[in-house]
Amino acid sequence: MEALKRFDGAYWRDLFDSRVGKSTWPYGSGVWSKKEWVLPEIDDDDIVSAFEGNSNLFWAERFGEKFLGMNDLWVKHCGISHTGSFKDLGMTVLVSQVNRLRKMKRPVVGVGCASTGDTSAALSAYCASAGIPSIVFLPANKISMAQLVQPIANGAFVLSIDTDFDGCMKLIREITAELPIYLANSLNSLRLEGQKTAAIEILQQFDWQVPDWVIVPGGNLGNIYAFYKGFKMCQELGLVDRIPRMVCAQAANANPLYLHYKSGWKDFKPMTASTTFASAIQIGDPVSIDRAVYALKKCDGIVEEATEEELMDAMAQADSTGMFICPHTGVALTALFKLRNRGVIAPTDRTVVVSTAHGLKFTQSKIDYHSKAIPDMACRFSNPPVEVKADFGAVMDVLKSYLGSQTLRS
Ligand SMILES: Cc1ncc(COP(=O)(O)O)c(C=O)c1O
Ligand SMILES: N[C@@H](CCOP(=O)(O)O)C(=O)O
Repeated sequence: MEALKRFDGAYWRDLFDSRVGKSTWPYGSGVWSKKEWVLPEIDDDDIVSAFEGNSNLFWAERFGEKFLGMNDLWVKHCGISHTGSFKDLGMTVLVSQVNRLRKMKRPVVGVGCASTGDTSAALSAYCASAGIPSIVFLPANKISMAQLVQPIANGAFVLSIDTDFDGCMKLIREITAELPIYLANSLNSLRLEGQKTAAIEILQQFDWQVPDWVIVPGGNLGNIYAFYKGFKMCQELGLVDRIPRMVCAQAANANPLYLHYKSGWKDFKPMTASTTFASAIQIGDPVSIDRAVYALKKCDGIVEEATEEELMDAMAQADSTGMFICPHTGVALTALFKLRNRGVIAPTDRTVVVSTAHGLKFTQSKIDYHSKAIPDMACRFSNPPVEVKADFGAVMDVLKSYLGSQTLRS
């Protein structure tokens, strides 16, 4: 920070703005366009990048108006990315550093992670791109098909282990302590250095205006800290004069941080997380708990939770306004609903919901919802297809009935 402080906020704003939309290596990446703040000493030739970042900050105009009475609601689509989640932002940094270490003949034989599906996808893609072996520990039958096929297709060594994510995490920590395998989970601060650029990007996309609220779904809890760090650096280096309040949103079935918050931050208790449609955050013993608590205390943050029905309804509502979000983003939107209903977030507050993965990774949950195949869930916003005979009259009948109901609605 001392070195960075030799330049003022205007210098950094101008520098970062000058790199947007350019393809000059490596600055075409949203992460590496902030290289001086991320990993300054790395040689550009060692960087492994897919020009990640620069993700869409989407004005959720219709969703905000229709469901929340809000006029300044935004969704930061971090999942519209190379491997379909925000993990690309951190993985480009970590794999670049490993690439550098290997060129320096350091004994790194491969890179490994435990994963609920997104870290493994990002790790395997970036390693494959650099020709580095990757090893992924996945909890058997607990991640989506799309996520499972990603490391398989990218040539990772995939271990499907009969445990949950926390079990995989414990194993990979033990294994990497014994073997020359570099640990790629967010315990490693290189990951967070990349992920923090999403926060800087939000400020940049608002022309360096600070939103009032930023809502982030939390599991292993590296990302909430990374966002805090990105915002805090911008404040300390004079790019902005304050930081937003942050909300960390958890699934009620995997809510150790929420319970800790509710207890007034008194003694944290890890838990065994239950199955949730937000499967990538089915985590009961988050590795970055201390960092997350620190970040939330510093920004006057809040922790919320979402039941399965709440998160699935929120996802369907968002999709009905033109998005195609993942269940984790449904968790974040549920937090927003709750805070709006309680009057904590005001209708005109500028609010950003961080969407963490692409909805196409989680189509089975959407299929289950829209076909009302989920036990004990009303699936209030389901929109099942209408089955109709290949017959002109039959098609006309269903269309007339549909169009009639639309006219009545408008
Ligand atoms: C799609 C998705 N959303 C949210 C999260 C939570 O991020 P973090 O583990 O950094 O809290 C994860 C991973 O844990 C994820 O894969
Ligand atoms: N959701 C994550 C869980 C691991 O998180 P990490 O950020 O510590 O790697 C995943 O996709 O694996």
